[in-house]
Amino acid sequence: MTKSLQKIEHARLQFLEQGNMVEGVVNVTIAQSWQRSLNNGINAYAPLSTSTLATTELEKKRSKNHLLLTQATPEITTLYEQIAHSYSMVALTDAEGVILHSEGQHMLTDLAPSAILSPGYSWGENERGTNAIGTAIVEKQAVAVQGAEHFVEQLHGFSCYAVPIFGPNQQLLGTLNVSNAFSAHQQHTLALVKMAAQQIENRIFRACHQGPVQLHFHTSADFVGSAWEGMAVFSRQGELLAINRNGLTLAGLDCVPDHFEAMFLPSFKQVCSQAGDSILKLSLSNGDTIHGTLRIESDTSNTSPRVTAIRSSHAVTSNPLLASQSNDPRISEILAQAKLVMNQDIAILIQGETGVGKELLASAIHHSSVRAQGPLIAINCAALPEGLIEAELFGYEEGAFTGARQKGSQGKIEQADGGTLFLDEIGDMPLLLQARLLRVLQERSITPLGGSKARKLDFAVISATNQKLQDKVASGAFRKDLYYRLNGISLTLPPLRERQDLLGIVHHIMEAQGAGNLDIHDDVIQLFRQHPWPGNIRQLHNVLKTMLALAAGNPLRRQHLPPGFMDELGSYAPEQELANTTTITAGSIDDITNEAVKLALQHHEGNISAAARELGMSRNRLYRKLKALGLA
Ligand SMILES: Nc1ncnc2c1ncn2[C@@H]1O[C@H](COP(=O)(O)OP(=O)(O)OP(=O)(O)O)[C@@H](O)[C@H]1O
Repeated sequence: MTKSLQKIEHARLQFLEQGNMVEGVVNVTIAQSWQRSLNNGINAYAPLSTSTLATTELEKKRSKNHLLLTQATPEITTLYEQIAHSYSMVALTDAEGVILHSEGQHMLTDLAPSAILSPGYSWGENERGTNAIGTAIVEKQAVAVQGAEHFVEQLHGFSCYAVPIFGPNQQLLGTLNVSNAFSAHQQHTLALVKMAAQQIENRIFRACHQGPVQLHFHTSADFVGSAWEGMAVFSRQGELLAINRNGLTLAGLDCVPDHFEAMFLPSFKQVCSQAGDSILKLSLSNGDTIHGTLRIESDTSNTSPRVTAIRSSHAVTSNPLLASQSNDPRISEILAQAKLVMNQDIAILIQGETGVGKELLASAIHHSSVRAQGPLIAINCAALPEGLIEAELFGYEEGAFTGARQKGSQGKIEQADGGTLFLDEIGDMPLLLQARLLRVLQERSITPLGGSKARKLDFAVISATNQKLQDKVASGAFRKDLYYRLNGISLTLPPLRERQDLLGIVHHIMEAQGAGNLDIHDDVIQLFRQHPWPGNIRQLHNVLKTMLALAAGNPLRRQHLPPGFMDELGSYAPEQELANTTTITAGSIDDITNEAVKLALQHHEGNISAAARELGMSRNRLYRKLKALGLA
């Protein structure tokens, strides 16, 4: 034991046994925390409890903190690579000190029970005494707690470093923590954790605050663009929409001003005229100089859509599908792939059963791509009015038809210029039109009906289907060349019964229905987990909506489930079989769906609309299903 460690150990014993603090051995933060721990009645010698939150509670917390989790995950991976040695772990906690996500905890299990290092364990100072996470939360600042500085003796083998993470409105969101074996601690760890926490804060700020005028600044020109820069977002009139914590400190502000001119001396108009990538000098009202870059997005409100290089990550994080990315590994993988290809001019084909969220994924991809400012034009290839399909898709020139709209009309494909063309239910695209569509996709230009001149277009293509396109290609119902053109990458969304983030989805839907705080009884969740969900998330939406109406503001219980739900469950979803979803084969899923269709029809005495509603299918799709079953 080094001399200073012995001193700390001695000071701690003296504090615990005699109640006096030896001066100059531990810093004020630790000394005050020891006092609080004592006042809170923490037993310094008893082993820590190993109980963690129940899985459902942890899932609830993770969904509640989805913005923090999504923005922190890449930084945690980088941080872990930076500090990786045999005895370290990284943990992200919420504002109460509960671990939401951790990496590397298995490295420390010879020092402590694995439960206390795992997601769901709470490190609140009032429960565990002085520790980096809990104390950083109380102090709202970075804290290092090494060896015997921990109040509880069991933790003396650790050195821990925690940094609080604040949200876009300066509210505490959680902490980022690194724990090492005390024998392996390194000088620079706290600096690395601070840097990663800052990067997370910046990501969250950017995700929440998109604005037409963005200022990045620092007192030193070298730090503009670094993790430590100030960021401020203004309206086109110069009103301050948001500013990050660094920005407030760098500009020497105690409170958030409401206008650019309350922060800086030059007029807003003057500074806007110099916007661009070069570094500007701005004078603060106290005479100090600030260096910064000002970017202004083009005003798209009255002009035709354009392609912009500014990423709208707000759409990513506020989108329920993307929000659930870290709770289901298959979804995370799909999103990671989508992010890699979305700005590369690669056509994306989204596959999956009805109601799994294909359209939502397409919209999320568009809104987080460089074309986010451009239009997202969706074409439902199964519902195009026959006879008008060509005109609808490709447009027509003035005089192309007699009657109708004499002036000509822009087709849907042309409307997607500068944005994304989303071809929904592409499997239903009539064969005759497939060749024409292929030409447009190859040439990225269009000649409207009755026109002679081709117009150049620039758009991304996403298509979606719940049919097996390859089978359609094999049977000649879908062109092979078009299939390959659309399938730059194929993303297959899993059905709801196979998703591990069911609870997170339930939570999002409840929130969207304004019932985020309402409890759901565990046996309902249990039944949800066992249900085959032939209509997937759309069906879950409908079931929850019905339950909310029946429960009239009370917690959701089994008796609020719609009758069809139990029928489906009872007839083909025995608990044992469905508990292990991996045993469901593609064939049996079809059987399940067919059974569900028959039951729903019986239940509603042949009323197609009511059956479709219960199944969470469109009427069109139900008709098709009935046809396939020989029932229509
Ligand atoms: N992760 C999610 N969280 C909450 N709601 C979701 C999620 N994913 C999808 N939804 C909702 O489920 C419903 C069905 O989604 P969507 O229309 O995207 O499915 P789809 O796969 O395109 O269906 P179809 O093949 O029938 O057109 C929508 O109301 C959508 O908002």
